[in-house]
Amino acid sequence: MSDCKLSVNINKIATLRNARGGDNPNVVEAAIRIQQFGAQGITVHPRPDERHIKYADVRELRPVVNTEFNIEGYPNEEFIALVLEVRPEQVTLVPDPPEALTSNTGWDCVTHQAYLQQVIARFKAAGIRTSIFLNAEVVQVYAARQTGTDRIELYTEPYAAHYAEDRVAAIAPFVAAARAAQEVGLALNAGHDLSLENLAYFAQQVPGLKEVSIGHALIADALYLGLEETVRRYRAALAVETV
Ligand SMILES: CC(=O)[C@@H](O)[C@H](O)COP(=O)(O)O
Ligand SMILES: NCC(=O)COP(=O)(O)O
Repeated sequence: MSDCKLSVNINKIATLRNARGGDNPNVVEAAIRIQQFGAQGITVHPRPDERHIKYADVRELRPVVNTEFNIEGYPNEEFIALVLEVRPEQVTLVPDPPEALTSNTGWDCVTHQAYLQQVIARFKAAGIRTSIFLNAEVVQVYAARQTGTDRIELYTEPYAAHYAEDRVAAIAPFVAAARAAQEVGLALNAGHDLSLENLAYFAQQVPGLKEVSIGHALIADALYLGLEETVRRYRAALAVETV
């Protein structure tokens, strides 16, 4: 049975709140309820323009996230200072340029190895678990190992995009990357565009999956199903026998 944890990304709750400039819906209340409904973590991705999660939200969320707090983002000095102040259980480094609409690729850990090594060392010295957002490429898994990171998070958009047409082909690079991660002792997360349609197969096929972070599809599903039923269904999708 997969023991993969569900971390709910609440960026889109903040997107809705920001549409009117007030505090409805309240992201702290949402995080409390999402955890009560069974989520095993809360993920946020503060972006430099604070288009959804604001730096102040991250500070306010810390005391109420009693599962696992995962902060994702590009590690500029402002982001690094925020993470070191808030001290989440996990920080996930993402190579987004500031103007990116959403995350659209993983790190090139060969080119950026020295930079990642020194950033990761700062977080690990503070006792914060690190993860690196990575394309499902075996060569990148081996390079990620050299950075000193604890985990990698596989960028699952290509899997999600090709799931409907050929899920066997879509999952193959993820299985290969997961096996490489096991071989070199890296723990494995995954995320981006995972959904109720494609999640169970991913959890079933990918060995050693520790955590998925899911936001966009999950919050969209909650519009129809409600947050409680939605979290229940995502947890159920993860409760599959692994191959
Ligand atoms: C790293 C990752 O895949 C997610 O954090 C994703 O980028 C969500 O960010 P947005 O909600 O800004 O699209
Ligand atoms: N790390 C991925 C994440 O947090 C959520 O991505 P998405 O489900 O919003 O695409």
